[in-house]
Amino acid sequence: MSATTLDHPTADDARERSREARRRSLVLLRSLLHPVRRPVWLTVALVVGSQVAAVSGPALVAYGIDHALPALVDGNSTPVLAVAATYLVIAVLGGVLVAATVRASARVSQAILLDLRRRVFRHTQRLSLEFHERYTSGRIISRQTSDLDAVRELLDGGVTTLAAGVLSMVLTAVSLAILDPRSGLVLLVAVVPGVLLSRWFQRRSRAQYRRNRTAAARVIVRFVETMTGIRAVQAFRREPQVQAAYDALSEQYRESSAGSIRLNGWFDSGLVLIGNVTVATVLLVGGLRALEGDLAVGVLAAAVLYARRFFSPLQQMAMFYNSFQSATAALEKVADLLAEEPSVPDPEHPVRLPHARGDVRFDGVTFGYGDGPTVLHRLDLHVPPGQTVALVGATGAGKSTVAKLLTRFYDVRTGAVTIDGVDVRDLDPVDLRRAVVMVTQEAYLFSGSVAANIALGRPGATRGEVEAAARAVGVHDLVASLPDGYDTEVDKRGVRLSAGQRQLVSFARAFLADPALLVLDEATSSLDVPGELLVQEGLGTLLADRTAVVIAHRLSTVMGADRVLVVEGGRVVEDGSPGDLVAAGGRFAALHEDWQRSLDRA
Ligand SMILES: Nc1ncnc2c1ncn2[C@@H]1O[C@H](COP(=O)(O)OP(=O)(O)OP(=O)(O)O)[C@@H](O)[C@H]1O
Repeated sequence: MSATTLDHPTADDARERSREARRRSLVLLRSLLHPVRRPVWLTVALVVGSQVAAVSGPALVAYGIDHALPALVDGNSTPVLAVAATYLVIAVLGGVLVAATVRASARVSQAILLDLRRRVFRHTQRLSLEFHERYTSGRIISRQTSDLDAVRELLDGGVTTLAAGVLSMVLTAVSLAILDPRSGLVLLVAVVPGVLLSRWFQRRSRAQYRRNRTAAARVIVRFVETMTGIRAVQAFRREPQVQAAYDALSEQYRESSAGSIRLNGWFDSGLVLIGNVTVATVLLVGGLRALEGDLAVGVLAAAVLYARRFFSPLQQMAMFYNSFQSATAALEKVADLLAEEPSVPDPEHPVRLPHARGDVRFDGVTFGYGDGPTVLHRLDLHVPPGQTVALVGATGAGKSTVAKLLTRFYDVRTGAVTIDGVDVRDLDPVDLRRAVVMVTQEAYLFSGSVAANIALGRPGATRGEVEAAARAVGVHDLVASLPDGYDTEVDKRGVRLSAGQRQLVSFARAFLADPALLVLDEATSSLDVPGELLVQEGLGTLLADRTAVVIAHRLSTVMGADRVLVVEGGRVVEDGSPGDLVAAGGRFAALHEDWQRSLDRA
């Protein structure tokens, strides 16, 4: 995919969609908060407690100056000691409450993140193949990494900082208004430019952050795409172009990040200015009144302290406002992913089929990918149990599509695919997976031992069963010759098996699974002759005694099949035993002749 398919609303209904996205992310947030609601309330209580403790400091100072100090001058030291002791206790209590807040909020945030991370994985894994072919791996990686990171950043202190900041401002303003309403009035006036500046920053920051995130996502997507397609990049010597494109995207990202740093700089300077002017005004107005004996000095000192306190959280809040922005955007994207429904839904009333025989039918099947053109046109097909059918035909004819419908990676548009008379859409998913096994061309091996890879076919299989399966398809000697035999690791750090060897391991896996219907996409890669023979023999064992549909790429496989279907433009144009079709002199006969000739030449 190209970077232009990033999640941008571009249509007219963008506003409606963003409202919907916000609603979805709120629902998600609620469902994430629900299990941790008690620690959340505890955190709220702790934040309130610590802010009340903090705001009582200046009031104590006022009392100390105006009442305790005069008393001390008069020889009574008790009030001074009492004020000092109270100040100390409140300061210690405030510190303890802050520490407890950090602990409680960390517990909440970690629990939420764990929940979210698991949900994203579980859900992405559950989504149908259709989704995975549409949603690029780069985007999924972004959801699972940078988006979850953005949410983490906010949860790890961001939320409490925002809440504590708002609370601190409210409590400070209220305390000042109670202590000295006129100074409170000065603060109220100062709030106006503060609000204007914040609104300006909010608007600019939102747009800026969106640019930042898009730029960051483009860099990640380009990186993942390049590395995923590194073979093609190197084979076609595309490195300079790819590097140039990546450099340009990185430069855009740098520029956009610099933009947000500049914006923050303006905002911070503006805030400091407003804060200082406010303190100066409170001091000036209060000082004049104090001179006239209209205001106690202690109250003036407290008013100045409150005025200083008032604007100080704004700076930090602005910093977290940015992560708040990115976290809400990230949460919307994650919620969007979690709202994706599998296009191949599990049946509501699953039909059990524990012992399938492998009787397969396509009844008037019409199919196309998504809203795309029709790929299969009213296909009717009956494969009786035990038959081996070879699908042949030109590239793009629809052979893999037939295979994907059999395994129910996709659902038909009209008609039905049935196994033993049961529509695959109604079949219990567990029974379907047991009854139908697909062996793909690439023969994917997971990191782990050879034995574990074969045992995937039947979880819980004993080592003896794994070995028996390996022997059956003729891969035992090969596995036994590996450094650690069946325990040899086959991931990137372990032994690298060749394509043919991987194919054989995947045959053993399928043999162990022992499905009623085997769907096999035969590897196109040509193997050396001994390897070829081994694979042919393995294949023979694997196909025996079960229904098999093979997308055949080798003449030997086709000629060994019970029946050949020639697919062309999504239709079966020839159907018969290989011998009959050769004799009939149609398309298959021509194909057979070409094949034979290329083999003779080899
Ligand atoms: N995921 C997909 N999304 C959209 N169209 C697809 C998708 N996969 C295949 N098609 C289209 O469906 C048609 C049939 O493709 P299919 O893969 O079934 O052909 P095939 O006969 O298996 O070809 P090959 O031998 O090259 O594997 C082609 O026109 C192809 O472009």
